[in-house]
Order: sequence, then C-alpha cells, then structure tokens
Amino acid sequence: MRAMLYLASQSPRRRQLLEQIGVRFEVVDVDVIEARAPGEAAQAYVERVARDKARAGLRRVDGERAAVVLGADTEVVLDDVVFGKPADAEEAAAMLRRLAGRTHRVISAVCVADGAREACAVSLSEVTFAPLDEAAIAAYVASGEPFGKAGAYAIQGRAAAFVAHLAGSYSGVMGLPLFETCGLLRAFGAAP
Ligand SMILES: Cc1cn([C@H]2C[C@H](O)[C@@H](COP(=O)(O)OP(=O)(O)OP(=O)(O)O)O2)c(=O)[nH]c1=O
Repeated sequence: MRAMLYLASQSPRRRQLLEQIGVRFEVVDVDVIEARAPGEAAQAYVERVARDKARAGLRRVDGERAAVVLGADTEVVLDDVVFGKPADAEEAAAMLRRLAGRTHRVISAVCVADGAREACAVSLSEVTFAPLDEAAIAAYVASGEPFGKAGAYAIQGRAAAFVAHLAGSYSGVMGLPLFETCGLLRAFGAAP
C-alpha cells in the first residue's frame, strides 16, 4: 500500500508542480513563522523552515496511519541578504532594483516526514537578471505578479523575460525542486 501524501503548503505553485510529476496528494494548511535567526546561514534557514512546515503538517494529520508530509521553502539570496516575499509594492520594487543586472541564488529546500523519520534535500540555483529600468520595474510591480513570491518575481510568469541565464533547477526556482522531491517521496513510499 502506498503511503498517503500531504502537501503542507498554501502555495498554488507547489500544488501545480507536484501534480506535474503525477503524484497524488492532499493539501494540509500549516502556519509557520518564517524568520531568520541572527547569524543563521541562508541555506540552514531555508532548510529549517521547510522542516518546520513538514513537522507542522505532521501534527495536523496526527494519528493518521501511513501519512507522509512534505514541506518546502524557497528564498532568493543576494549578497547574503535573504529576499522573502515582498510586503508591499515599494519593497517589491526595491528587491527588483537590487536583482537587476546581477546573478542571485535561489535556495529551495524540501523536507519529507512521517511518524518515524524525516529527510530533507536542498536545491541551489543561480539566476542572472537582465538590467531593468524603472519603467520595467514599475510595470512589473503593477502587474501584481511579485506578491507572494520570494524575491518579488515569478520565473514561470512575466519575469521569464528578465531571466538571462539559469543554472540549476527551474522547478526549484518556482518553489519545489522536483528531482529532489521525487527522490525523497520514493524513499518514503509515497511515489512510484
Ligand atoms: C523565485 C520564485 C518564487 N516563487 C514562489 C514560490 C513560493 O510560493 C514563494 C516562496 O515563498 P515560500 O515561503 O517558500 O512559500 P509560500 O509562503 O508561498 O507557501 P507555503 O509556505 O504555504 O508552502 O515564491 C515563484 O512562484 N516563482 C519564482 O520564480
């Protein structure tokens, strides 16, 4: 019998990505505080948040036999500054100004847990943005796309036009690294 998989995420992108690899799952809502501790390395932070989401999901499905829970986190990192989701239009524009014409890292962590064990994987990507002028930034922010996205952009959306180069995982940048996810789910008996 295959384990029942729960995706501990509100992100429509993660749902879409998991569907893409043909895995059956249900969504469980979790509310995890995302705050980097002083001195915490960016990658350690992303991994910790993904793990917290998986653990919170596990608590929500508590008591269910053969439940496997998946949590993930994605952050954009430039000069060791972690760019999460912008709070407003001003912050979105500020993030895009800093990303323009430069190469940043995208760290995506995925953690899978059941009642007995837990495992995580991290995907690292490098994304190079073309230079962006103020008009392009203003138009992009006005489109609404930056909101709810780490680094204030969506590679799967209009921001594809900004991406001059990507080294790494497209699905990882979008929010769920599918290669790593698939490996973990197989190990937990939640994917064929
Ligand atoms: C960089 C980038 C991020 N994103 C999204 C993926 C994530 O939804 C979001 C990063 O925020 P997260 O905090 O990782 O996830 P979330 O709050 O959206 O969802 P949950 O915690 O419930 O799982 O940014 C894109 O959709 N495209 C991109 O190109």
